[in-house]
Amino acid sequence: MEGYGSDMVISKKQILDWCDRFILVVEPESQRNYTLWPTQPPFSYSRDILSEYTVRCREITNLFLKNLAKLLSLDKDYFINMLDENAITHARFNYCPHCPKPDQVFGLKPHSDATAITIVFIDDSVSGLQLQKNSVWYDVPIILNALLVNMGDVMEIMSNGFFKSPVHRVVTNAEKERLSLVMFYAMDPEREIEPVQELVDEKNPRRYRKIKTKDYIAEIFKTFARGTLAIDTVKI
Ligand SMILES: O=C(O)CCC(=O)C(=O)O
Ligand SMILES: [Fe+2]
Repeated sequence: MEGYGSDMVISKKQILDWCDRFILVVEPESQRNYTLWPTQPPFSYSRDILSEYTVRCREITNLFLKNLAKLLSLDKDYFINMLDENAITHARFNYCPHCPKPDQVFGLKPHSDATAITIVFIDDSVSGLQLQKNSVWYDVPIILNALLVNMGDVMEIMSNGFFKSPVHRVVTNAEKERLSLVMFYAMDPEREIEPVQELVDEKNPRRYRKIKTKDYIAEIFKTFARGTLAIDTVKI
């Protein structure tokens, strides 16, 4: 799914998120649809900037994937190889206008990402992103020029629960609008997500069932709209 949009509607009862999105496939390069890439100001040189940003973020992702594999005593390229040449990276621009009723609607409902890794370039003037830990919500601080690297459900499943994919949300703001740019690193849609064999034994039984990436992504859209978590649908 690419282009401009907003929250997906699956029921009339749903409270829609207060957020517009613009989504582009940035990797693999062969799957870019340049007709959707803006050409007008303020995006007049957006192609070059977004292309360079994609290359730089890929370096960060690979660095993380390498070190996460090492932490699990796997071959250092284990996760890098999982995100092969058919792995899909989406760039998503989130725009939350200022909201007259911030206590009644989210910028983004609570969710965890269906990705292996997510890199968020957070608005440097408005907070709003919050992480949940032990049922308490914590503000993610604004750190100038910092990127937030988040682990997604794929990493939780493949590590058989060793890593956790944090539940997070974005709250709205009565006075200010907010922008973020999010890079979503997912696997080849045809590839299966499942706990790494080496991490499963009698002491650590398999905690998640196998699911195809494209089916998991379909699941995340459904559960997101319902306000539930996709990862709960694959827990054993
Ligand atoms: O806007 C943010 O800070 C986070 C966005 C996010 O969680 C998402 O797009 O999945
Ligand atoms: Fe997210």
